[in-house]
Amino acid sequence: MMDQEKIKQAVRLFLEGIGEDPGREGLAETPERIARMCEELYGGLEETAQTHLQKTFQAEEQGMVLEKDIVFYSTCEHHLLPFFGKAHIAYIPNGRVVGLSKLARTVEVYARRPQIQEQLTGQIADALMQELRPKGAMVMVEAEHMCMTMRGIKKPGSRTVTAAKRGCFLEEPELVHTFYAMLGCSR
Ligand SMILES: Nc1nc2c(ncn2[C@@H]2O[C@H](COP(=O)(O)OP(=O)(O)OP(=O)(O)O)[C@@H](O)[C@H]2O)c(=O)[nH]1
Ligand SMILES: [Zn+2]
Repeated sequence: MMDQEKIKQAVRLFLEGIGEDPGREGLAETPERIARMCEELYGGLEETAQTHLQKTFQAEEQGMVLEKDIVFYSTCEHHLLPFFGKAHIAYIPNGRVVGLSKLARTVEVYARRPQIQEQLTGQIADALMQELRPKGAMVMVEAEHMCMTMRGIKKPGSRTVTAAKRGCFLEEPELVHTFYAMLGCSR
C-alpha cells in the first residue's frame, strides 16, 4: 500500500527545499494532488502482470501475434522524469493465446513504476514467457526521455530503442526479420 501521508510530507519538504512557500495559495493543495497522482503513476508497484495474463484461451493458429504501437508513459528511476513512447509486443503461441488488451495491460503494470527502459522491455518479455508459455516472445520499446531533453545533455527528439528476445526468437533470426517486417507494414 502506498503511504499517502509520507508522500504529502515529502512534497511539503521538497517545496521548502527549493525555496518555495508550501503554504501559499497555489501550492496549498499540491502535496495532496501529488499523493493522488502517485497512485496513478506508480500504481504498477501494487499490481502483477500475472493477474492480466492468467486467462488464456485455446488457439490452433501458431502464427506470430504482434500488438504494436502501444503508447505508454513511465518515469525514469534516476531523475523521476517521464519517459514515454510506444511498445511493440510479439509472441508465437504454443496452443494458447491471451486477450489482446491484456498485452497493453502488461505494459501498464511495468510502465507505472520507477523504471529504466531496458528493464521495462525485459520484464514484459519475461512476463509473457512465464504466463503464456509461448514458443517465444519479442518486445521492442521506443521512447523519448525527458531527462535527456529538458535537462542535462538536452537533446530533444532523440529516442531510445530497446529490444528483448526470448525463446525461439533467440534461435531463429528469420522470426526477428518477420517481427520487423510486421512492425514496418502499414506505417
Ligand atoms: N540505461 C538507461 N539510462 C537511463 C534511462 N533513463 C535515464 N537514464 C540515464 O541515467 C543516467 C544517470 O546518470 P548520472 O551520471 O548518474 O546522472 P546525471 O549526472 O544526472 O547524468 P546526465 O543526464 O548525464 O546529466 C543518465 O545517463 C541518463 O540518461 C534508462 O531508461 N536506461
Ligand atoms: Zn533520467
